[in-house]
Amino acid sequence: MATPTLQVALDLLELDRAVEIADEAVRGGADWIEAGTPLIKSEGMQAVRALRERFPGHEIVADMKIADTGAVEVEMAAKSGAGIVCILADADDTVIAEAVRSARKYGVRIMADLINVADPVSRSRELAALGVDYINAHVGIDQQMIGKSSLDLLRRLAGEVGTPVAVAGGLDAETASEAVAAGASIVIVGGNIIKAADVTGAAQRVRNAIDRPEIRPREEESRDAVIRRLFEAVSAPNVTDAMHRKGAMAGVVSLCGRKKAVGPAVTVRTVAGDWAKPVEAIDVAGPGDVLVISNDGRKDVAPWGELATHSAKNRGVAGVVIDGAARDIDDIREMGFPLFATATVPNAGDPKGLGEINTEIACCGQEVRPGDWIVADESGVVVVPRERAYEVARRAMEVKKTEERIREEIRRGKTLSEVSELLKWEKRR
Ligand SMILES: O=C([C@H](O)CO)[C@H](O)[C@H](O)COP(=O)(O)O
Repeated sequence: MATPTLQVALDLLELDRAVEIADEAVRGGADWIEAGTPLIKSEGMQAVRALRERFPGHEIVADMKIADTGAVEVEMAAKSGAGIVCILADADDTVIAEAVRSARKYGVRIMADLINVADPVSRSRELAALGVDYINAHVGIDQQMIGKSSLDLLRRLAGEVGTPVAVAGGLDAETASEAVAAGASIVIVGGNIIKAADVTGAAQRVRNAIDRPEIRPREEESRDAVIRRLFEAVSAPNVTDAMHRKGAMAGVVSLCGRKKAVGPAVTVRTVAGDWAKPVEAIDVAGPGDVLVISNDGRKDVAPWGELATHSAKNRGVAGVVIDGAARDIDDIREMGFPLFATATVPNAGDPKGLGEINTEIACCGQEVRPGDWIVADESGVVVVPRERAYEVARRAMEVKKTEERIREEIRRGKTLSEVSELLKWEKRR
């Protein structure tokens, strides 16, 4: 079998950065360079021209995701220097046929992108009959965030399709090995190369994995375990960024320094500092849960203190968040327990049993339901609706990765404004 091709997907908005990153990826062993769809939308065909000029010895792929006017769009990309042009596999046959005719005329090849195709095997056969040169088993970035896998799609095509198959969608060095073993001729990697601080190193790791595939048995991980692992690896700001700046509680701060709390919420509503329900909730909570207590924001009376913390710690509770005050902060800090509150006060309420456990509550401006995920660190507390927890955790990890490359570019001397091209992207009115 011929050595599989490594294609780096430049899914960026800024052409200068894309060229710099492509340069580093090529040094790491990337063969083909893809002007990604976001880059083409941001910079137009100039992106393809610039890559053609900078990398005369490399194949340039234009990820146009063509949906209509197949001939014209292929012509544009071909005349700008692309050798391969990507079309949506779901486009009408008339579009595919026109794209293929145009490709033959201009001496380029067509790659059909299976993103969102209902029956990928039959469609791949039809595409082959229409003259498409490559099939791309692609799971898009938004689809990846809800757990769809490009390897699963690739495996469905194995042995069914005669056309060379590419694979794209969230691949890294480990999954690139599996992709080659599953029959991919072209391995397309975006985020896991272009977002790395060391792009060359990241490309090299994928290159090695492709050239010497090594399959390690993977341990099955439950969804909740993935959510916890990802939330523990990111920050509360990464999480709000992933939620379009939503979910942050207002006015609540960490009282125990750099302690982080991650876990599903056990909610408590109490009244006037009554500490019965908060303390009973410790027995309701399982290890790894976070107690979220609403005391209606009252700062004059505390429903939580050192003895409750001691008990919660024994039970393995991951942290406590209070819309209101806590006390015994010096002792709690010494215990190293993650406690977040809006105030401190020495005064406790009486245990009368007012309030409820595990009902929907309002806490520091956010609605919290039992089982919603809490991510709390020194920046504050974020609540993630339970049905979106997996997706938000995946997106938060992407936010973190994107920042790694930006941080590296600032370290090399660019300003943040330059890296993000702030002036260009100011909202026009
Ligand atoms: O085609 C892509 C996506 O639709 C954005 O345009 C990506 O290039 C492709 O998914 C590869 O990128 P990663 O999934 O980040 O590896």
